[in-house]
Amino acid sequence: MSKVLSQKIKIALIQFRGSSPDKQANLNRAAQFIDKAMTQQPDTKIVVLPECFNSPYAVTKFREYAEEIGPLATSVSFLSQLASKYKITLVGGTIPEIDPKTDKIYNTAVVFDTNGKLVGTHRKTHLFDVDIPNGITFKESTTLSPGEKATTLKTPYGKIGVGVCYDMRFPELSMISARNGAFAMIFPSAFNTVTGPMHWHLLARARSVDNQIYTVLCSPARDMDSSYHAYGHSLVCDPRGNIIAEAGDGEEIVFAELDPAEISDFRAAVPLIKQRRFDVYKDVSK
Ligand SMILES: NC(=O)CCC(=O)C(=O)O
Repeated sequence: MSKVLSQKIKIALIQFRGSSPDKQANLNRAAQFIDKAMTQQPDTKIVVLPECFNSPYAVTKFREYAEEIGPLATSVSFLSQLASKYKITLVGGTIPEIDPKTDKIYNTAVVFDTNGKLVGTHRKTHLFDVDIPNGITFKESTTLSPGEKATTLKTPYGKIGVGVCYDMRFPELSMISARNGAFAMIFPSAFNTVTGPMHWHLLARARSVDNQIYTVLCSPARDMDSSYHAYGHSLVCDPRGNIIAEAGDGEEIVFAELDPAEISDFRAAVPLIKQRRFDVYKDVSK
């Protein structure tokens, strides 16, 4: 069986509070945490930041903080320098993006290679529009537009799929990336204290078990002074559905080792890939 992950690699998830109104201060804190991660475990190859790590997570703020994504954008150039300084693949969380041609705003994940080149973006495809009585009401579509594609990207170690938070509730994006050969699905995320306890671990485990891949969720740390109370609990789930590393709800760096044998051994033992019946499911989108 061919390997989808070429070697054992270490990943670091940076769970920090980045939702202050001061964008540059949020970026600087991200840099401090990445420096700490690389000092503590210098063999780390992939670093992940949370959803909306450089701005408040609020529908009224996305436009104010939005950047046109390109090499000169404040957050893009800042993250690019970090990726090349530490020679890491950086899944640089999400930032509010403005498309100047359409004036639309997106919640966009940005990914950099070890030379600091922006090698991919993923515009959140499923917007977080929910109304849970006595729980939480949030409507990203008030100010955001949805992305239109699934995202699978090459890294030096194999392919990764990228989704953003609420995207993890839709199994199709992860399945598309897994079928394109991804070894992990990585979700910069920000669940909350209502839906986090209900579904965060369950969804990570489900996406891993569906596809026999690693699932990586990176959350902001909880900040009770902010309008949105992030769940925290950044985690890594292995291809068998075991959570192999997990944060609490405060600021924390989570490290985990991803092992190609965990994917190939479990796929050999439980050969879902060979057993799928697309002849039976061809009508699934009807
Ligand atoms: N930022 C988000 O997309 C939140 C998603 C969430 O909390 C959920 O329950 O889904």
